[in-house]
Amino acid sequence: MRVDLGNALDTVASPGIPRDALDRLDERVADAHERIETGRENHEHGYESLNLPQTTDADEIRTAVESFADAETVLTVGIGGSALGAATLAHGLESDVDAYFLDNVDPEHVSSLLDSISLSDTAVNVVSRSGTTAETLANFLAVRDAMESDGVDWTEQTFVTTGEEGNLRNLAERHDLPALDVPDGVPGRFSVLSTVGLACAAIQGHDIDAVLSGAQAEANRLSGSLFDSPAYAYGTACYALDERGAGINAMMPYAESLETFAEWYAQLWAESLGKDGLGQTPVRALGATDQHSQLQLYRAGPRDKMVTFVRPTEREDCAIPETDLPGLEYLGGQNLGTLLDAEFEATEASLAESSQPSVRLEIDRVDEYGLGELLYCLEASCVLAGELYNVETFIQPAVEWGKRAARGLLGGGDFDEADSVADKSTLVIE
Ligand SMILES: O=P(O)(O)OC[C@H]1O[C@H](O)[C@H](O)[C@@H](O)[C@@H]1O
Repeated sequence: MRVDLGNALDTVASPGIPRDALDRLDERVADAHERIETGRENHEHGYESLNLPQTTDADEIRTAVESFADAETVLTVGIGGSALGAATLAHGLESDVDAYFLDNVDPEHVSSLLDSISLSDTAVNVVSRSGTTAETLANFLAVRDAMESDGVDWTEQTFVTTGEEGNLRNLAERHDLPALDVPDGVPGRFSVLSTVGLACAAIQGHDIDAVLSGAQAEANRLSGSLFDSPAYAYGTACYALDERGAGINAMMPYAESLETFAEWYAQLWAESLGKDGLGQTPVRALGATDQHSQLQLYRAGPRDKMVTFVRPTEREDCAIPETDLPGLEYLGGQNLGTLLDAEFEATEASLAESSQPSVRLEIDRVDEYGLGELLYCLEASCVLAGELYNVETFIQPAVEWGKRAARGLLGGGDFDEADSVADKSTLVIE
């Protein structure tokens, strides 16, 4: 894949990165790369994620799910890093097997989804690294109950993906459910290239070896210089722009199939880098749709943001029929893809013309290989950025705080955090 930083330079944009600042940062990239390589070699927590293209056993995943070969639907029950990677692949790639995700615990949504799918034809994958996440376990109990109500033997159609211990591991052992292990040292938001992200893809019939090959190709390009590594180039550019005031990063893929990828990216960027008063705020956008809702702000609003464009350079196309409708002749006979490309070029130029910074990431196609490249590239970018910010990339104490508070409120234990809920101030106007 390719990264183009041209529209992030200070010759185009404000904030923008001076070319010599990139050269200076390259020395820090060399140090960061050494740190990352040491972490990978020693299988340190988090850094181990960048070894997944080599360590993930695709055969093990295929074997674990082979009893679900006839499933017409795969339902993943998980949240955050235990859902978004699989969802990115499922929504990025076409399959005859439908994929659904239960992450939120909105009761109306859960009930309506469970009413709308044929549970007897559904493989259920319950995913939780910790095995204790309340939303996931509650949703699983709802799914199990719905299956029992429909006379479906849930134990025949459920498998779990989890860590060594926890409620989910106990459940798997008690009911002899097939279980895949979440690899050690891999936080949820970095786990798409493992059992966590790939089991659903395998059930959907996707070529998970190709996903890993694409990722490996990007791994091979990590080097001591940002000028040789798209991943490091992107991570450095985001850091450098943030330092100069672009505290918001709008992820704007130009492919409908990458809409969920932007959600995955938002978790990766926010949870990994949002620490010690630092980090960019990720925003999700979609080209060309959000040209018609957000672009006004991106071009003419405060100079506090950058846009990350992601573009596949090839895609299946769809012809726009010829027309004699007055004024529309220029569209007739073209392709929708040509129109989308023109929209992309115009938006990128529109930002540059008003000196708003953007970075372009390109893959050849939204296919297994291209997604593997893209996902790995952004994970490595994020790890590199974490080194430049000097934050603890692989922890998320602020999220854990909220989890404890919610659990305390529900009577799931004695947690001081729950007391803060009573201390909240209000100013209600009716
Ligand atoms: O996989 P689980 O342990 O269920 O965790 C699911 C999610 O929980 C929390 O919200 C964490 O901040 C996320 O990083 C994690 O992905």
